[in-house]
Amino acid sequence: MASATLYLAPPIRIRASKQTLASFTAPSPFHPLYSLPSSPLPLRSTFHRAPLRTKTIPLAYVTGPASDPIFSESDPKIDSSDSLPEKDEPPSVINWGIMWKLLMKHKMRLALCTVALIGCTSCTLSMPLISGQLFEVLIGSRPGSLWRMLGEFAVLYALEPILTIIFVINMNIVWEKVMSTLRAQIFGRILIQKVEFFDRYKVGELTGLLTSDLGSLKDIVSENVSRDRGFRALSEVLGTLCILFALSPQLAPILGVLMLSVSLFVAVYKRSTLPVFKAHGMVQASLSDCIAETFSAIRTVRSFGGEKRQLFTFANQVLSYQTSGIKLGTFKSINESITRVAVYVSLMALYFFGGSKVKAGELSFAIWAAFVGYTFTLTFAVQGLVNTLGDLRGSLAAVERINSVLSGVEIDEALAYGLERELKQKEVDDENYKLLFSINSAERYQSRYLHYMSALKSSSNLFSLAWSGDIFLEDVYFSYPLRPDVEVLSGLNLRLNCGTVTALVGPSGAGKSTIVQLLARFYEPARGRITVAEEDVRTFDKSEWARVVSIVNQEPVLFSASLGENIAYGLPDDDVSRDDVIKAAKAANAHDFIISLPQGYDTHVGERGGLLSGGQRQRIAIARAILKNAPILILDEATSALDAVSERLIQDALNHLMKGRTTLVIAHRLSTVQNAHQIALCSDGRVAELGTHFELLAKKGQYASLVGTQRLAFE
Ligand SMILES: Nc1ncnc2c1ncn2[C@@H]1O[C@H](COP(=O)(O)OP(=O)(O)OP(=O)(O)O)[C@@H](O)[C@H]1O
Repeated sequence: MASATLYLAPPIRIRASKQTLASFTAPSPFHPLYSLPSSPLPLRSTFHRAPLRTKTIPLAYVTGPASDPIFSESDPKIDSSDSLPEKDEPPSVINWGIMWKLLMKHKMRLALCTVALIGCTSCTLSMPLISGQLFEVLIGSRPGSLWRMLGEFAVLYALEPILTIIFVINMNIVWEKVMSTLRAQIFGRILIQKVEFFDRYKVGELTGLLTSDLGSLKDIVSENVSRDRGFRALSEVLGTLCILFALSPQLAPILGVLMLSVSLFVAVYKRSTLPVFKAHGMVQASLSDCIAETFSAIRTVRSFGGEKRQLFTFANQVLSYQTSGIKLGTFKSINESITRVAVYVSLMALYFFGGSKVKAGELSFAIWAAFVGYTFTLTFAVQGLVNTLGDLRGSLAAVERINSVLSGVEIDEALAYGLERELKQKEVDDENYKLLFSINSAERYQSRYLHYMSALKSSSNLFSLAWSGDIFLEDVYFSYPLRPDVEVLSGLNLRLNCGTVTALVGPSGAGKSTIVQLLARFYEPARGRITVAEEDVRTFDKSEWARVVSIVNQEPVLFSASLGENIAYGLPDDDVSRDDVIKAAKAANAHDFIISLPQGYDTHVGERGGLLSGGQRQRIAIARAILKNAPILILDEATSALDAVSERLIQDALNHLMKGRTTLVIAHRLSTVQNAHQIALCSDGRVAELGTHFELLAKKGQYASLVGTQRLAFE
């Protein structure tokens, strides 16, 4: 092997423990030196280019409305006998069935948890009983050995914490595993949404689903496994009530009901004060914001003499903080006292009812003493249970939010089944990995994907078609899904001749970038079609299509990884050798600046490539595109944000990249596209003028006047 270094792509930053990474990452057979895990999933070793080699071309799969005029019933490519299954809503991301399936993967641990829970609750509930007996032994009203009773206590005191540890540790393990799977699945579900989904939801909202909303679901177990919460509290409440009834059927209804209702009342009251605690947190946050804003913008404050204003703003915040702090303190003390009031009321009732029965000889002293213990147990357990139920309500609301965002019908099926097909081709033994991609799509859903797969054209010839055929946007109509009333493209026709450069120019908002988005298949035309060598692009798998199109735009996005890994992202499914990366970097005029950096190709580019200049980022993006070697190239304002030197370097790199490819260039500065084989002037969602620079100048139309305007501006 010429070079031992292989770049593993995609270089995605992962925050995970070493152990997690180890369990997720399968080793490359080529012993990669770049050991950064490429993905949180064990994809690497199993990703190879393996296009389907189907000889016959089966059905065309068409997304979009059934009434699409291009694919009318008379279209020979549609075989109605093999029509697609009815379009159902995708299953919810989180539902009881899925949770049950996930939990059932840990049957043994759950069984152990149940045994441990029963054990530790029994220990806890036995203690008051034995205490009662001990008192009787101590006052001499019961025969028995003190040592034997102490022995019983010793066993209980030893067993209870051990069983508690077993219960808590195992519950945590099960729940953490369930939550990891769920988190990965939700991430996967978001990943396969249509692009308009990402138009609709802000990144922050989606991040919130995966962090705070899922966090709230996670807390329902993680925060409720302690002694006075969750299952433990529930089992203690039920156990105590049973014991009370067993010990004294006459006293239990009165005391049980009284204790329960007092504890419930107190717990509900305490729960109702939660907003006060939250409000205090918010006031504290805005106080911190005020401090951070003032000091981070200290120069601006100084230059405007804004100290007085900042002081007043801060003083206001401090006063609010003070008020909410006093309120909080009051509620805290009330809460603390009211818990004791609940215990005292229950104890008073016990002393009164129980005491009179003991006096009358109807109740033994031991049982009465045990009741004292159970009073405490019941009071605290009921409060814990109410808190857990409150948390559960919050978690259900979070699940509802996740489902409402993700249970729509916006999955990009053309992408999803392509992805599923790729994943199905891999031989992966890791159970977690299989679960990640199977449980989300219930069986019916999977079969739907399989159906689509059979409906796809073979992608093996897509590359040869794209290298040899024209791209044609034929009578394309399009509106963005979020603005369905505004027609951005209305009957656009544009042929990109194979191997030549077409420049797209026109006024702002004319729809140039929209054409790029359609060519990239981020959206589908509402009417009309895009063809490659006369084949409708929708008859190809989207992920295959992504391999034949390279896009370099004004602000290329780099991943938070090394320069080498970012270039290797051009071929995310392959192990890329260092030689190939260097070759691509040289062709993109990026090699010199890369090796001038102390760590060369291993230099980390920072968040979104923030540690590089705009021109350097651009050249890395071009190197990535060169490595990708896709037959169709789209340059969207690729050089508009650069200074003259960078632009020349990048123009050279782009000239290299464009050679022999079907290229679409979007440029505002007309001087950069004069040499294009053809220039299309886009206006009102159509191509209004088409020809070479000189032909269009001779026409004296919109293009000529645009050129005139830019010349004037330049002069
Ligand atoms: N994601 C979107 N959702 C809704 N409308 C959009 C979206 N993107 C663009 N538009 C609208 O579509 C129209 C065409 O936009 P487009 O970006 O294609 O124009 P353009 O010719 O590339 O403009 P410019 O030269 O200024 O980049 C504009 O009116 C724009 O507001």
